[in-house]
Amino acid sequence: MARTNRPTGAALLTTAPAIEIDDVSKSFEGDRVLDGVSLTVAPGRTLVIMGPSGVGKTTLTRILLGLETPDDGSGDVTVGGHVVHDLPPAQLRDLRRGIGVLLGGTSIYDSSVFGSISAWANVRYPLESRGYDEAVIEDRAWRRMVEFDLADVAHQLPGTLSSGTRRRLALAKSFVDDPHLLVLDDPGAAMDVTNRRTIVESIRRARADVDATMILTCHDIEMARALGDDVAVILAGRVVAFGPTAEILEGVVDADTWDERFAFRESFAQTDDRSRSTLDRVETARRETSSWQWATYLLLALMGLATLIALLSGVIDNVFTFL
Ligand SMILES: Nc1ncnc2c1ncn2[C@@H]1O[C@H](COP(=O)(O)OP(=O)(O)OP(=O)(O)O)[C@@H](O)[C@H]1O
Repeated sequence: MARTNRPTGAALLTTAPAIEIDDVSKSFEGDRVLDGVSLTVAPGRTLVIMGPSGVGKTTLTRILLGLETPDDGSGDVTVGGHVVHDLPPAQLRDLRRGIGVLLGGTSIYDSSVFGSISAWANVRYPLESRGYDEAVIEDRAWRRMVEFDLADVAHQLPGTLSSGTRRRLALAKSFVDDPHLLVLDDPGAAMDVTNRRTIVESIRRARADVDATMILTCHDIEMARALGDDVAVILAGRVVAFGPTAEILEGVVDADTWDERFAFRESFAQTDDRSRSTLDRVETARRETSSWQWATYLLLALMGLATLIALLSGVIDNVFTFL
């Protein structure tokens, strides 16, 4: 959808941008949290970043937003051709205007949830602060209120809402200015299954009418499948799997199958590149073994079927002979 009637600030993002994260490392007080992370997202696609708590997912999203800088001498993060940490402050602000953000369960920048004003006033706020016409504010803000199921609580203060509804309020604000990049950090955090499903549905609805690239972190396999075009798995600060969602999450349905598929990679992720190529060989062998197993099962099933048909035709012949 084309951006219209934007009254303030230069729009650095005028369409869904490509994202390139190239060999990015980040350390805090000598501890390396991200270790040579490289990922790419094509314009308009959704990348879901998964991994257990503390592996650096939030840190990566904060680098993407220019809230943290990569370590000296490590790589770059590029959004729509702009190297984020090289942008002067005014341009970084312009870039952020085109980004819808949910960090740590609430939005930041000019779209954070304010406790002292109603849900409706909260959703209107980013548009008001940017000086849009009243008709545009009403139209866009109400559309997001409906998409995120907030119409019934429009006049309530955020503090009186359930945590699931507050999360949807924060998300509605992230989407309200039709962003070209969405960075949503763990939108399902601390939510039960029902709330997570409602959140997924709302994001899907809102996502359908923005021309945006989306990066989303989560722990939830169902959410990743529902929203992700691609999935990256981070363990110990390294990307250990990256590709189309169906391929990366093939056969993963719960914590056990997750562990079976990815947990063994953690020890490799903590070691060197030689081990990582071993890791890839192990994974390829695992897949090939799995294909051979299926081929063997199919052959046995066909042989069983052929034997059954032979037996049955023998029985039928005997019946005809008897008659
Ligand atoms: N500003 C900071 N100063 C020091 N350590 C930090 C800082 N920010 C993050 N860390 C550390 O970096 C590590 C990765 O944190 P991060 O929040 O990126 O993980 P995560 O994968 O997003 O976890 P979760 O899934 O629980 O949100 C943690 O050990 C955290 O304590």
